[in-house]
This record gives sequence, C-alpha cells and structure tokens, in this order.
Amino acid sequence: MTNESAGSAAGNWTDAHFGEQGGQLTYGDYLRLSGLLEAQVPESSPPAHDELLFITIHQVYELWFKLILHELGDARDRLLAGETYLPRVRLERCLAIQRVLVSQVDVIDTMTPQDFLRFRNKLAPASGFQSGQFREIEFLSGLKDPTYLKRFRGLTDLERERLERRLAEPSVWEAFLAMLDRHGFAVAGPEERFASLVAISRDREQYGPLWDLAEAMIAHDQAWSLWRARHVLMAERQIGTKAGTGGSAGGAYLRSRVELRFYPELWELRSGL
Ligand code: HEM
Ligand SMILES: N[C@@H](CC(=O)c1ccccc1NC=O)C(=O)O
Repeated sequence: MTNESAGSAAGNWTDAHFGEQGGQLTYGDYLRLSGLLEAQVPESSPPAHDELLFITIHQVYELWFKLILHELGDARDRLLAGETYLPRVRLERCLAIQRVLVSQVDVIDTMTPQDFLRFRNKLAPASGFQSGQFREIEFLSGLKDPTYLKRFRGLTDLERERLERRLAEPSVWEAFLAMLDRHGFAVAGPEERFASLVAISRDREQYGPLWDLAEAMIAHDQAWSLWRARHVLMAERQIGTKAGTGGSAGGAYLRSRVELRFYPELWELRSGL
C-alpha cells in the first residue's frame, strides 16, 4: 500500500467510521471522564502520597459492585420468569468480576502500615462497613440481614431505601427456588429442597442446565467468601489487632464474617451425595 493510498485509506477510515452523531461524541464525553477523574479528593493535607491509592481502589470496587448488582438483578428477574441459561451467564460474569475483586486486593497490599497511618486518623468513623452496595449484593444474593439497617448509623435516605427494597424483593436464592418450582420440583421445606437438589445432581443428562446454574451460584458464594477472607488478611496486615475506624473489633469482626454463606443448602447438598 502506497503512502497516498494509506493516507486515503486512513481518511476513508475516519470518514466512514465517525460517530453516528456526525462525529461529535468523544471518548472523554462518552465516559464523563472530567467528573470521574475529579472525584478522588484526599482528606489529608498536605495529601499523603498513598491516599490517592486508597480512594481509587475503593471507587473501583464500588463501580464493580454496581455492575455486579446489575448482573445479579437481571439473573434474579430471569429466574423468576423460569429461565436458566441467561441467569447462569450473568452469574458467571459476576464470578469473573469477583476474581478481579479478590486479585486487586494485591494493589492495596503495596501500601505499608506506616504510610496508611499518615492519613488513617482522618477516616473515622468512615469504614467499608458503610458500603451500601456491598450490603445490597449480600441481600440480593440471599443473605438478608435486617439487623444491619438497625445497627448502621449514617446511611443516606437513598441507601436506606435501596437496602429496604433489597430486603423486601426476592433474592437470587428465592428466585432460584421459584424457578425450580416452575420446573416441577418440590421446594416448600428443607427436606423437599434437599431431595429435589439430589435428584438434579444425580441426573445431569436430564437436568444439566439446573445443575450448572446451581454450580454458578455456589461459585459466586465461594468467591464472595474468598474476598472476605482476603480482606481480613489485608486489613490485619495494615492495622494488626487495632479496632476498626467503623467501631468494630477490626480483624476479629472481619474473621466472624468469613464463614457466612449465601446458599447453605447448596453447600449442605455435598454432604448427602
Ligand atoms: C487499608 C485497607 C483496609 C483496612 C485496614 C480495612 C479494614 C476494615 C475493618 C477493620 C473493617 C471492619 C469495620 C470497621 O470497624 O471499620 C472493614 C470492613 C469492611 N471493609 Fe475494609 N479495610 C480496608 C480496605 C478495604 C477496601 C479496599 C474495601 C473495598 C471496598 C473494603 C471494604 C470493606 C467492607 C465491604 C467492609 C464491611 C465488611 C462486613 O461488614 O462484612 N475495605 N474494613
Ligand atoms: N476500617 C478501616 C479504614 C478503612 O479501610 C476505610 C475507611 C474509610 C472508607 C473505607 C474503608 N475501607 C474499609 O473499611 C480501618 O479500620 O483502618
């Protein structure tokens, strides 16, 4: 290709591929980068070097939490409609995101406790304990804890409304049971659910999509527990046995959360196979 033809080809490429809006849309406008990149505002003054890392990683987590809620909500809605394929696809996307959430803890491990202390005193009583989206994911997944709303001070009206809605609406677990019911499986009591899950597990030729969906759910549950465990280690590496800025016992509180599960009946199923 000659320079001329390359140039015209490039010219043609530009003309042929400008945005539908007559070439007005830009990368920065589409992604609203001006607002996004001005949203990292340190509390420390002069700013401690590592506070930008601390703010950035939390905002990245919250953006991923927003997407997980988007995917889990669609999976729940489709389960209620009796679907199995796209609910599994949505859950497997959540699993891919959660693998990133676990691995990106490594980034904050590059911060030393000494450098965290340069701004930690500015943070209390703020804490990840106050992450409304984190709690929404737990409620929507199936771990509904109404006492959280009573224990937690400082929720905005919007956060409280969203959490109350999550408590009231069907969870992924409840939607999964509704889907099984639509497929003719008994789900009224724990023994019936156990028998139904055993039947599904023993005939994957016939019930493969149902088994695969249950496996995607338990993988989501496992990954969330892996993040809790990874967060404990990271937190204790930063603050040892200090109390948390949110008022908890710190690592001891976080360790108590690692054993939580969204789908205990799917874990218990293994005991009976
Ligand atoms: C220097 C790094 C960090 C330390 C030392 C730390 C420490 C803690 C501690 C001690 C708690 C218990 C509540 C409290 O008293 O504050 C907590 C809760 C929490 N943190 Fe962190 N954290 C760190 C980073 C992060 C990051 C990057 C995230 C990502 C979003 C995060 C998310 C959470 C969540 C969701 C909770 C509530 C957990 C639950 O209640 O089950 N934390 N953190
Ligand atoms: N709870 C942490 C502080 C902390 O990590 C934090 C503070 C403000 C906003 C989010 C946070 N992340 C997790 O708690 C601590 O006790 O050091």
